[in-house]
Amino acid sequence: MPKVVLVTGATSGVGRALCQRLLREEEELHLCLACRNPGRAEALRAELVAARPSAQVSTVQVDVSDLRSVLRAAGELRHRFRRLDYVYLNAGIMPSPHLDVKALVSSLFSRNVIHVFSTAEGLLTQEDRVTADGLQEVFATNVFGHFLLVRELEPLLGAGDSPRRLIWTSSRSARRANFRLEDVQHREGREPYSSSKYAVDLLSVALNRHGNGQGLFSSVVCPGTMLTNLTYGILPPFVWTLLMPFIWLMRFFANAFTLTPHNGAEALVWLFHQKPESLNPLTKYLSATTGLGSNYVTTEKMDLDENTAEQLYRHLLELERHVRATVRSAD
Ligand SMILES: NC(=O)C1=CN([C@@H]2O[C@H](COP(=O)(O)OP(=O)(O)OC[C@H]3O[C@@H](n4cnc5c(N)ncnc54)[C@H](OP(=O)(O)O)[C@@H]3O)[C@@H](O)[C@H]2O)C=CC1
Ligand SMILES: CC(C)=CCC[C@@H](C)[C@H]1CC[C@H]2C3=C(CC[C@]12C)[C@@]1(C)CCC(=O)[C@@H](C)[C@@H]1CC3
Repeated sequence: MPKVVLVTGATSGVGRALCQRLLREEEELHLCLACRNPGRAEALRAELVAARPSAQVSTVQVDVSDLRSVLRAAGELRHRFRRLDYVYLNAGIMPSPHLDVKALVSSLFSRNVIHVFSTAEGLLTQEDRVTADGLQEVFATNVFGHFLLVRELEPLLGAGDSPRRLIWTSSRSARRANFRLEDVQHREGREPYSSSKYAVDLLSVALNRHGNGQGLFSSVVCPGTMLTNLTYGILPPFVWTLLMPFIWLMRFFANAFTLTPHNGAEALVWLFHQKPESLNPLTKYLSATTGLGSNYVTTEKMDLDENTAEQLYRHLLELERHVRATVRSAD
């Protein structure tokens, strides 16, 4: 039986590289590309099948920031598949980023420079928006839409003969100080991206607590800093090109500059092969690249506690009840 792998945000960046690498490296696989843009999804499907004609690749349309779209897509997946072996919860946004150039320059002269360049701590703020469902867009996309998807896919992720896996694309920039249980959507702050990724880390811990007994295992990864549509929102491609000599030099000191989506996918591919029982639920798995361009996976203990993870989980369940009621009454 081929393993069934669902990937959100497969049309570009690390999601796309993950699909290419899995199909290149794995024999028996059914890959389902969960994408918001059907045209791009179909183009990617055609490209993947052209590269490997025996590959089984399908698509499903989903905008993870839109709750009705998530409910509809999950219904379609339940209809199509009897089980999902791996779900990569990868789609993510960082809208309207603002880089603090003064902080960037002063960080160059601080002892913290490697940490700052690996996490962007104190360098970036974003302008968030509100979705048609009334949620903060970064939270809706990076956290809640995926949470709802997992909840809706529970019948396909239940106990079976082999463990089921959730693999979240988090970030080294997830930071406790940017997250508050009183404001999980980060309505009030200017760092919704970091807050959303911290929420992802907490959620993964809670999902392990509730799912491991039924054979469901969750992990979080950071692909490292890559040049993708997400980072081209911070600095345009030509500026990145100008910065290249500096970045190549930085790579000898900071392993987080994976730069290409292929390199960034290292930890996502590595996790595919690991026995989930051997993984630590409190660890983040990081793609890393050496100065000479070799890829490897390293780890980081997450700065969180299980009590906060449980409280966030309960908060998300409550929000889920609320939005389901709203969707039902509007339909
Ligand atoms: N780039 C980096 O340096 C880092 C990225 N990450 C994380 O990696 C993940 C992938 O980002 P990356 O590859 O860099 O960025 P890209 O912008 O290249 O890819 C993002 C993907 O998510 C999809 N997407 C965005 N919003 C939605 C939505 N509402 N519904 C469905 N799909 C959506 C995009 O679809 P579409 O093609 O339609 O736009 C695209 O396929 C994100 O979670 C990001 O936070 C983590 C650390 C560093
Ligand atoms: C490299 C030089 C000389 C300049 C680039 C400065 C910034 C644009 C760059 C420094 C640290 C980077 C970074 C990210 C984006 C680009 C930077 C701010 C991320 C926030 C991208 C998304 C993530 O999830 C983080 C892990 C990255 C952390 C580092």
